[in-house]
Amino acid sequence: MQIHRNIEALPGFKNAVITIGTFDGVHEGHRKVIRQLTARARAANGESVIITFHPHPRKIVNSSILGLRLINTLDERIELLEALDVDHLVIIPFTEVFANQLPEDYLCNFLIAKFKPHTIIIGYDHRFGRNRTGDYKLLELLQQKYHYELEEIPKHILDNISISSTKIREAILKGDTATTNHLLGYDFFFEGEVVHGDKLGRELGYPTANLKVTDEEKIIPGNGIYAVYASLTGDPQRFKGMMSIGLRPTVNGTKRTVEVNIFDFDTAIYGQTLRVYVKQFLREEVRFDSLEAMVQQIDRDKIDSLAVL
Ligand SMILES: Cc1cc2nc3c(=O)[nH]c(=O)nc-3n(C[C@H](O)[C@H](O)[C@H](O)COP(=O)(O)O)c2cc1C
Ligand SMILES: Nc1ncnc2c1ncn2[C@@H]1O[C@H](COP(=O)(O)OP(=O)(O)O)[C@@H](O)[C@H]1O
Repeated sequence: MQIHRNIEALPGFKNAVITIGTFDGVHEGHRKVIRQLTARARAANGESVIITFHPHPRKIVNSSILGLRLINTLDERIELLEALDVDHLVIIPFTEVFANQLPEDYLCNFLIAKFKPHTIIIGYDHRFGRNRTGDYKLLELLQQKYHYELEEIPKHILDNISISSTKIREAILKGDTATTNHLLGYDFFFEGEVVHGDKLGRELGYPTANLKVTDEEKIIPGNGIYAVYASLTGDPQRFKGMMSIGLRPTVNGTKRTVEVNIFDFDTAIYGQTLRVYVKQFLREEVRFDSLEAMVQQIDRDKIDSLAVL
C-alpha cells in the first residue's frame, strides 16, 4: 500500500476506484466496504484508493465533541489498512479551509482533479463540502459530466458500521472485551511509554511496567484487571501478561494508572514503547485490606490469565 500525505504530489492513478471515510477501528463493518472496494478495483483493472482524513472531521466540523476518543491512532489505522490489500491510502489534513469548500469545488477541484476516479464507492448518506451540503444526489447529477461510475454502499452495511463504531467505543470503556474484540475482528490494542512508578511492584513479586499513553485521542479501556499480550516496539516477540487499570485503592493511589506485569520476563524497559493487546477482562479493581491479600489475588489473576492466553 502506498501512503500519500501530500495532496499536491499525488501520482496518476490507474482507473482509480475510490472510497472516502475515516475508518476508525478498521473493524468488521469497514472491512466489508474495503472488500467491495478491492473487488471493484480488480474488476475495473484499476487501483483501489482509500481517502481518509486526519484529524477526525467530527473534531473540525463539530467542536462540541472535542473529547471524542478514537479506537485507533492514525499510525494504527495505517497499519491495519496495510494488511487489507488496498493499493493507495491518501491522508487528507482535514482543516477548516478544506471543510469549507463548496460541494461542487470539492468534487471538481479535489475528487475529479486529483483522482480522475473510474468509480466512486460511497454511502447514500455521505455528505461533503461546506455545511455538509454536498450529497449523493449531486454525485449522481455530475456523473455524466465527469465520467465516473457511482456505486452505493448498501444501507445495512452503513448502519452496521456506525452502530459498531459506537458499540466498540462503549465496550472498550466498559471493559467488555468480548464485544470489543468480536466487533473489531481483532484484539483491541494500544501503546504506551514505560515510565517509572512507585517501585512497589517488584517488592510485591509483580513488577509492573507503568504505561504513559502519549496519544491523548486514543481510547483506553475502563478500569479493571485484564489478561493481555504485550510486545515491545521493534521486537516481534509477543509476551503473555496481565494488566491493571485503575486508581490502585489498596495503596491509596490517586492517579489513574495503566500497568502491565509481563510473564517470564525480567528486563528493565523504561523509556521503551509497549504495545498491549487486551485479550480478556478478568475482574474489577478492588480495595484490599492488606498487601498480602492483594498479592494472593494477583497470584490467582496470573492463573486466570494463563488459562485464557
Ligand atoms: C494483575 C494486577 C492486579 C491488580 N489488582 C489491583 C487491585 O485489585 N486493587 C489495587 O488497589 N491495585 C491492584 N493492582 C495494582 C497494584 O497495587 C500495583 O501493581 C502496585 O501498587 C505496584 O505499583 P508500582 O508499579 O507503581 O510499583 C494490581 C496490579 C496487577 C499487576
Ligand atoms: N516481568 C516484568 N513485567 C513488567 N516490568 C518488568 C518486568 N521485569 C522487569 N520489569 C521492569 O521493571 C519495572 C517495574 O518494576 P516496579 O518495581 O513495578 O517499578 P515501577 O514502580 O517503576 O513500575 C518495569 O517498568 C520494567 O522496566
